[in-house]
Amino acid sequence: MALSGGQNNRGELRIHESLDELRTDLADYVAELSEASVKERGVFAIALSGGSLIGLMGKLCEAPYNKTVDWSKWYIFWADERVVAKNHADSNYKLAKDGLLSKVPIVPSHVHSINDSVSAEEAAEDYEFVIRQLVKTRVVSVSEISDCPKFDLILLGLGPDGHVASLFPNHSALNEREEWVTFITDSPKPPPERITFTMPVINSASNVALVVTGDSKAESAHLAIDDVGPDCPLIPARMVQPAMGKLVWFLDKLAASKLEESNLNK
Ligand SMILES: O=C1O[C@H](COP(=O)(O)O)[C@@H](O)[C@H](O)[C@H]1O
Repeated sequence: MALSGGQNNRGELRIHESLDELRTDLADYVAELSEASVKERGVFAIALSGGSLIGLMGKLCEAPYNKTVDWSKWYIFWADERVVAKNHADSNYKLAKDGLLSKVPIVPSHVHSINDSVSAEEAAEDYEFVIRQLVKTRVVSVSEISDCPKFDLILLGLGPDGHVASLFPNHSALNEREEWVTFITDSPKPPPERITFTMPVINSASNVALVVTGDSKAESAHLAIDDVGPDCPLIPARMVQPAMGKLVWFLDKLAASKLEESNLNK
């Protein structure tokens, strides 16, 4: 149950009194989208991020979700990944495997992680190739208005600098319009080598959720959500605007603490 928030032109805001409430709401949201997608398409193509998100998804491994979700229909992708070995502490795959995927009956062949034995550039190319094959077989839908894949759900975190996936402020990757997956070798946040979905892919999804907690994210949440003027920096999170899809923000009180009053009490 959201404490407050509502719909503005930046999507639906769900602001939670406690992390526990946020975790429950997030689990309900993912479970509902999974059910709807399996009913409509027979599968659920979900892209994860790393960072704090995975811990906040933990309730999905508990009752009732662990029994009610049709895990066999899930296809897992990563919106961004660090180019490190899969058993490295920085790996987003390892984070998700340890915190979520190993605790529910996901089909191993449905887990699409990156090739960790090649360069960042090759890993991005490989990953895009894999997604292209799955678009051909309609495991992943295709957008009606771009040639991009249309994931059923992309889950994103928000960095204190406003980054989403591995799209960082003022980085050229942010303006990539041709590729579905791109790479960077100079991430301002370690580790430096990463692959990431591009903004057109994020904005082609059926559903995008931004999960934001803690006071270190309050300023970037404000810049991403509020009606700030043209003089404010355009941070990557503000560029998340699904063309045909639905954007939902999951915030705790601390992350929402700098939002304009008009966004708090709807
Ligand atoms: O480096 C990354 O950071 C962001 C944000 O992480 P958080 O711990 O501040 O929530 C994350 O969404 C991204 O996937 C990750 O690679």
